[in-house]
Amino acid sequence: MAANGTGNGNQEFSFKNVAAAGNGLARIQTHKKQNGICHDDSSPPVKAQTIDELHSLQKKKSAPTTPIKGTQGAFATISEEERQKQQLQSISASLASLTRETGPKVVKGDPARKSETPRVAHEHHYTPAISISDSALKFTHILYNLSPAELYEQAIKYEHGSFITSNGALATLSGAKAGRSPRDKRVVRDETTENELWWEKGSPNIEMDEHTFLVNRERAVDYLNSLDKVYVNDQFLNWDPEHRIKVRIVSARAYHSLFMHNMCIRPTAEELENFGTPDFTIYNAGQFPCNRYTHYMTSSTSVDLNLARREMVILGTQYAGEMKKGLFSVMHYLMPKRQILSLHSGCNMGKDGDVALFFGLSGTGKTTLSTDHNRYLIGDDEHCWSENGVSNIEGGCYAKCIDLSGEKEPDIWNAIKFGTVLENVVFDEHTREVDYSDKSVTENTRAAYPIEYIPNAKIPCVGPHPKNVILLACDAFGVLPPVSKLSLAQTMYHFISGYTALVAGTEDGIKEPQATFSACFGAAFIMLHPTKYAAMLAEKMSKHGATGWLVNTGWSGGSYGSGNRIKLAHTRKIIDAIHSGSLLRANYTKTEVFGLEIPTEIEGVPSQILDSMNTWSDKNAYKDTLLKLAESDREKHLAYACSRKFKGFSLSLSDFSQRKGCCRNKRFRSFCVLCLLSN
Ligand SMILES: Nc1ncnc2c1ncn2[C@@H]1O[C@H](COP(=O)(O)OP(=O)(O)O)[C@@H](O)[C@H]1O
Ligand SMILES: C=C(OP(=O)(O)O)C(=O)O
Ligand SMILES: [Ca+2]
Ligand SMILES: [Mn+2]
Repeated sequence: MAANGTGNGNQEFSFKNVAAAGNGLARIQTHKKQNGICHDDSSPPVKAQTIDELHSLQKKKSAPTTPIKGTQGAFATISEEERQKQQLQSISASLASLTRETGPKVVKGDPARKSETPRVAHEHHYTPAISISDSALKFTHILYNLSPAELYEQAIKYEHGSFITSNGALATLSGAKAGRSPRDKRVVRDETTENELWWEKGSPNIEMDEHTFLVNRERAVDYLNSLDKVYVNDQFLNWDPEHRIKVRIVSARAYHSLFMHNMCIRPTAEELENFGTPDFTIYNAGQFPCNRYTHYMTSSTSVDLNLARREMVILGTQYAGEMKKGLFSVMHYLMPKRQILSLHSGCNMGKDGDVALFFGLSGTGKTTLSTDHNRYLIGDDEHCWSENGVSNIEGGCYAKCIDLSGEKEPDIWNAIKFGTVLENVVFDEHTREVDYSDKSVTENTRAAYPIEYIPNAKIPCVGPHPKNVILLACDAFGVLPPVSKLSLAQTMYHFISGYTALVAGTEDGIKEPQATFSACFGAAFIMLHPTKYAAMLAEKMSKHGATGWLVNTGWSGGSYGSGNRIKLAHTRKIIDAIHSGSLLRANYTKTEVFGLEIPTEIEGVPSQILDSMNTWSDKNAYKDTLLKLAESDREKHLAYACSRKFKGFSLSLSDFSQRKGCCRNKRFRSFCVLCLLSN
């Protein structure tokens, strides 16, 4: 029991005994000063009398990077105290129950650090004099826009499964869900959205009523207020200053707060001082399930969007991608209202200012191919195309990291460092080295990092009008050529059809690549009818003279299971040739069925792979597979044509580009792909 005991039964052993025996280590000699005081080294002593004082020296008050101005024009700014009060009032209002008190008593700071809270707590609380529920008696502690370092400490202290990996990233687990849950997404259908949104078959918008939304909202808010503390992030979306959106994210996990810190645009200290009321709020109560007795609920997960209230509620899933893609859906509603096209695309820019867009469903290569050491990165996933050019919606990137390697993807590899959130990866328990090939938790392992972690990021993340529009299709059938040049009509056709494969993991329940048709290469996130976005794209592409390309980043030489995925190195060479303009000047031949223009030669790519037919050993199997794909494609388009005549007919690509057989029925015109092209 004794502190100096050896614990092995040898009660005799101690350093004293060794020294006394005269055969141990020599005594340490210290310099004796004249006054007789010993010093064990020569460095000056710390300026503290007590341990507490020493600790208080360690931290200094953080000051805003931009000094806050004393006056703003003719108006004097409000006092610091008043500003703090307004900020707390705004947070309290966000967390208010809609059926009981006006808002919880909120206090900034960590409840674990008792000394920090009472003073503020006493000054600001916003409940009526008489509390009518127990929840009104407690404080809600707010951890407001914490820094990555603070969030690391919170995660490691309080969240199971949080670790620092050897590269400095924060490894976390997202729980039972490691991908999005599109079948659990609900959108409030009211008088406005009834007419504005796309509700028909094929739409991602599954309706819920306002009342049910409020039931779920109350559930989330009550859950959040029942906790010791909640995280609040106030941030921005969209680098175009004219169309910037203020978002507030209320969440229960440091992981979620750090994820959104990385993914949304980070305000400067001054911007935060003047943040005011958010334009949109997320309530992420992902640890808590929804109640399946509630109307419209078909599982324990619910991701609910209310455009009128400008709110989103998350219950029953901790997958962080729901927040980022939820906000993307909101932008797909708000931006087109302002004649701005929202794009599910990556975006980069060459040294001469040539901009390329990379459209693609999850896992098709937007992040991988827009992150290019020879070009400036504008963004990897969500953009706007307005009269001013392109702007990134986000402030960070979200890279898939299954089989990530430093050789193949150096910039993404190096971005995984302190501040980066690493989701669901497996690492060595001792060295903390990540094994990127390990799929034990999920195939959808991810890294979320601020965009400036990519050395050649273009900050601010805006650029001129695109020159190339690249449609990435991860073809699980293995019949699409690695690259083809598209006419404007073909670009629209493929944009609306959105043929690609859903890759494993990104959506709940997907275990292997599965063919899908995802309108606008992001049907899960669009809010309006696909032709609305397509019409805007066609208009912008023709106005700015952009060229469309279809790039297959999926299989070749056979379908998934028998063929192989096209080598990333080859795809990169293809993309290089698009950027440089050399592919535009190449010689082309036409393929059967889809009538795609394929180049005969590309530097650095074996010519025999450019026509996918050559890569298949069984030519009949190739033809059958190609026809099967074309047939499904046609069926998809029939759903978007205004003419009822098309029922039972088949529509080929040449009909499409000649708009043959279109009835031009006024009532359906705005939803018709054929009418669209005749405008
Ligand atoms: N030929 C290829 N082109 C692009 N990506 C490829 C290719 N072959 C394999 N990959 C892998 O596919 C994944 C693409 O994912 P990512 O770029 O994150 O897609 P997205 O950003 O569109 O969701 C990466 O893991 C990448 O390494
Ligand atoms: C985050 C997602 O998308 P992406 O793979 O396109 O980044 C997602 O689909 O959940
Ligand atoms: Ca028509
Ligand atoms: Mn991506």
